Amino acid sequence: MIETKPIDGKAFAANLRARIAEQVADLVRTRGVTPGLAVVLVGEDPASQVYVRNKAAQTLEAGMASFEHKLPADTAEADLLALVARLNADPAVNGILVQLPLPGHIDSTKVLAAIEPAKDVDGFHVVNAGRLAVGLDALVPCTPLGCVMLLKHHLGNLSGLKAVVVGRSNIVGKPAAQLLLKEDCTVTIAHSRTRDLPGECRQADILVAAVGRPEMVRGDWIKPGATVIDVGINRVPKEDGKTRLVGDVAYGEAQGIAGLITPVPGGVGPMTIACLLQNTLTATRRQNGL
Ligand SMILES: Nc1nc2c(c(=O)[nH]1)N[C@@H](CN(C=O)c1ccc(C(=O)N[C@@H](CCC(=O)O)C(=O)O)cc1)CN2
Repeated sequence: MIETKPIDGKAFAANLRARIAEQVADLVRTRGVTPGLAVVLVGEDPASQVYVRNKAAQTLEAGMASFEHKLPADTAEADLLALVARLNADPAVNGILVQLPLPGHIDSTKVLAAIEPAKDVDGFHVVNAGRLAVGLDALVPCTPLGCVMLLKHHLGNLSGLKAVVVGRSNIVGKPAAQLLLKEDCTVTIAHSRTRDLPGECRQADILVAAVGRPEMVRGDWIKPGATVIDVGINRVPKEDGKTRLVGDVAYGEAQGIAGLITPVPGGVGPMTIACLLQNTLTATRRQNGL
């Protein structure tokens, strides 16, 4: 029987934030530059409100300036685009993030395309996606960046490993695959139309689940000893009427099969905000020619 070890993303993220705070302090002391992050929230989605609050708090804790813009749910697309244009032009703002999802009447593709690529700390702009795809320096989406940091920390060299990414979103699946390819993994992107999805997953030394479907990946889809990165954050109802968080992987079934696995909560999730701070620091340095 394999002993399955949990990957503690919460502890890793706390350590990363502490290292970022030291680098921010150094930037302030030696260059007089304080990184600034603007976060824009449209509407009152409860989970988004929590994420935005945590982003602002952790930005300040890292010694950066935080600019929060909370707009009503009925904000016109043109007004959001005008705010993005103001933030693009503001020298105190080094990073801009528009919290997703946006209300249905706003075209998120248009909004993300309006963000200055050098300030696109989410890494969602086509310029950054394209730069990542052709192997140039890019601002990289935070969640997949966090996944690959955890993998490198626990496995060391990823070269030659077979990675299967389940999910093809622009936010997680596609950039995760690009980052794993950059580490010389042999990468498969699988999705809802993949024939024999369990069979594809069973080939993986590294299995990244990013489908947004509670516990879709079953224990018998996992190759014995594989490393499983669970990106899913799904709220499912409990019997008492409250909800609990589960990932895209049936965590209990993975015990005794996976070698390493990220739990939900406490795995990949906390890495998202830590990597946002990392990207804000990177963007600030580049904007100052450092
Ligand atoms: N513009 C963006 N929007 C969204 C992103 C993003 O990267 N950029 N990602 C997600 C939400 N997200 C950050 O925005 C995020 C999700 C989860 C966590 C996290 O720490 N999760 C905890 C559990 C927290 C809980 O109880 O809900 C964990 O997994 O341990 C942080 C940030 C969608 N939108």
